[in-house]
Amino acid sequence: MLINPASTHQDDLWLERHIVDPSQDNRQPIILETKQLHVYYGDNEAIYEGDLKFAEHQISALIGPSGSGKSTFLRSLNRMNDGVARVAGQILYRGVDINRPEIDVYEMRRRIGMVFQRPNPFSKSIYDNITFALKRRGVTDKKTLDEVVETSLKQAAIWDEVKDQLNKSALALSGGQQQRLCIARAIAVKPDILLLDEPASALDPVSTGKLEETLTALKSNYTIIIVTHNMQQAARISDYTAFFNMGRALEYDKTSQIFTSPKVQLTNNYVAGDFG
Ligand SMILES: Nc1ncnc2c1ncn2[C@@H]1O[C@H](COP(=O)(O)OP(=O)(O)OP(=O)(O)O)[C@@H](O)[C@H]1O
Repeated sequence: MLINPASTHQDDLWLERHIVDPSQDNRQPIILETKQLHVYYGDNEAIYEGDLKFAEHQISALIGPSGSGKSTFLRSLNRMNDGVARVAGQILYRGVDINRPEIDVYEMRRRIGMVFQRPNPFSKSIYDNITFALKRRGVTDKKTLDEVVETSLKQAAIWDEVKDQLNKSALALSGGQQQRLCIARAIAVKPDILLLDEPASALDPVSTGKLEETLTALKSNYTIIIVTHNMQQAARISDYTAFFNMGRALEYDKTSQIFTSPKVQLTNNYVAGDFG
């Protein structure tokens, strides 16, 4: 039998769910949607009620206790779990199921990029980190590459710190700079959506602040979905928040609503710090 540490032994708590459609609230079109999503690691069903819709140019935070399925959900959104987990149901990016056999996974990941928990720059120069994917796609024109480097680093709010040392190894940057470089690398290929899995968890408060400013500024060009353990961070930067518990998205609403008057009791318990 499953024991839910979050429950207060009231069975009806298990049934409560409140999921909004953000396109109704803000009139932005839906860019990504999960339908009847189930994700399995072998026999372990890590996600079994995870249907959410994400509107364009919004930041959505995924919160919930450890093991609730946030990373699994996020990683499914650009097939980072291929070969690790089995996915059933649909993940619709602009209406197209990304798990269809004919999908070019490389191209899909160009449009739905991911930034990981720990900064993972290549052991190359700052310049080469940004241009790596473009060069692989056959872009060789130096002027074009220079422009992409400058634009991406500016958008990721790290240009001023590195513009005079683009040939320096990316590994010589601080952790916070490396993470913003990884964001620059992700946006250099012009994605639509950025997925971030606890991108600030390895950063100090100053770097975290800079990263949050960067994400907030990026919202005008990108749709952002971020897993975070830090509820203040979710409250500061996101427009919508989804609360996950034991493989289910239990509540999804405007962030202001989730943190002031959630409709689901377990969400309330979690944001009040009663468990997690
Ligand atoms: N690679 C894997 N292989 C097998 N099981 C996994 C794997 N990754 C996650 N799981 C399981 O899937 C469930 C959800 O884990 P997941 O990492 O998605 O949760 P989470 O909410 O992101 O947790 P955390 O906040 O601790 O990162 C857990 O039961 C976990 O043990």
